[in-house]
Order: sequence, then C-alpha cells, then structure tokens
Amino acid sequence: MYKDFKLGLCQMLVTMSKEENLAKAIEIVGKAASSGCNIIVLPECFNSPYGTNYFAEYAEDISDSESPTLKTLKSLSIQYSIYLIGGSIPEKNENKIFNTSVIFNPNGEIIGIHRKVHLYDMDIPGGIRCFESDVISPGNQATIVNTEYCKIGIGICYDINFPEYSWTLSKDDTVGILIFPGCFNIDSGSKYWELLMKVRAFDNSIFVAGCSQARNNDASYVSWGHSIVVDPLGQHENIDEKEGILIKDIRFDELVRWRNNILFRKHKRFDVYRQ
Ligand SMILES: NC(=O)CCC(=O)C(=O)O
Repeated sequence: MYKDFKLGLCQMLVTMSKEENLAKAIEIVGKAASSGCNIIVLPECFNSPYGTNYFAEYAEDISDSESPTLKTLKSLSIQYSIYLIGGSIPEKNENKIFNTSVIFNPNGEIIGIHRKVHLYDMDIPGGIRCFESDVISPGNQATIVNTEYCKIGIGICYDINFPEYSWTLSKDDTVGILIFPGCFNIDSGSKYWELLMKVRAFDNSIFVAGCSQARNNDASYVSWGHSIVVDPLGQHENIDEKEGILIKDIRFDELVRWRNNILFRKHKRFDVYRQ
C-alpha cells in the first residue's frame, strides 16, 4: 500500500519578477532532484509575490499549452523523473482567479489540480490584514493524488487550519501524507504554523509536510519560512526562514505500526459529533 520515498520541500525566495521566480524554481527543483528526491514540492504562490494586488497580474490560464509556469513544471517533472507538486500559482479561469496547485507525475502528466478551498481573510488589529476573497474564488474539492508511493492529500496554506479538511483527506487509509504548499506570515507563522502541522499529523496518524516561501524582508507580505515535515507521532524536522531545501526520507513502517497500536482513527464517534 505504501512505498518509502524521499521528499524535497523547496523553500524558495519569491521576488517581484516572474522570470526570476521560474528560474529559481528550475534551479532549486534541480538541486532537490540531484539529492535523490522522488517527490518535490514548491511553495504557495511560487511564481508571484503573495498578495491580493498581485494575483491578477501574475495569473495564468493552466489550460493554455503556452503557460510559462505550466511548461516549466511539466519539463522539470520529465527531466528529473519526479512527482512535482507545483506549489500554487494564481490561476485565471474565465473571469475568475483561483489559488491553484498543479501536480505532475514523472511523465509530465497532470495528476491533480487543487484550488485553495479556504480563503485567507484576516484582519487582526495592529497585525495582518489580508482578504484573499477580494480577488480569489474558492475551490470546492478536497484533492487526493495517486502516486506509486502512496496517495497524497493536498491543501494550500490556510486549508491546514481546518481539521475537517485534513480528516477528509486522511480518512482514506491509503493516503500516507498530507502536503501543504504555504506562505504563513511572520505573525501567524511564529504563533501556530508548527503547531497546526503537528496536530494535523497526530490527529490523523499521518505524515504532514508544509513547504513555505523563504522569508523576503522586501516583500509587502513577509513569509515565515520554516518548512516542516511531521511524522504521525508529531515529531518534526524543519529548516529556518532562509532559502533552502528540506529533504526527508518518508518511511511508512512507523506509520503502519502507530496506526496498528494507537487506534484514534478507529475510535471516532461520528454518531455523537454534530455538524
Ligand atoms: N497564505 C495563507 O493562507 C496564510 C495563512 C496564515 O497565515 C494563517 O494564519 O493561517
């Protein structure tokens, strides 16, 4: 049901230049692949600065065979024979914009498209103010992709805040890991990025990975960084805020042992819980 693999989380620095961002993605994915990673992840909004005033300008139509970002992702997945979780990009679709992750298999075929379900609308006095829903439309589906290693549940950033979403992905026993391309800001990130990743892993007895943008202090929205992988027991490894790659061997024997002994998943009482 599961096959071990090497995961690479590419915490790349995103700038105002789409060309530079695509060149950086090529460089960093190449490095992760050279280190033997089988599944490689980019961060949320890896081709565009994160912010509602940028999404329309940087958006691409993912059904357009000339889309520069999709062409780049496709050729990387073929060149290195990897599964590539293409972070997310602003996606233009008719008159709407979505925050969308496109996932490729080693043959360069698209195996999943996830549109961020929960939009980040936040107004904290003296803190962050961001209303994704001013520009972005929400996706309406939980996304699971099939790989030769395991099934993977996909969410984008703020999707991690909702336990029901992670459970929806995890309740299929063949899903071995949840992967969240992200871009928490320094305020929310310092408070609960690690906590959310750990609790989702522990609650669902599953691996969880969060791949962040590197911190860019020149950006209007400053990313927390600290890309992270958590095992089903809640033990984690992460990197700091700078550009870099978190490489982690995902070994499923521990997940299987934990699920056989600790039966949270089987003890749920949906007859008691209320919607
Ligand atoms: N890009 C996002 O979805 C930000 C999520 C975030 O910072 C949070 O607090 O959640």
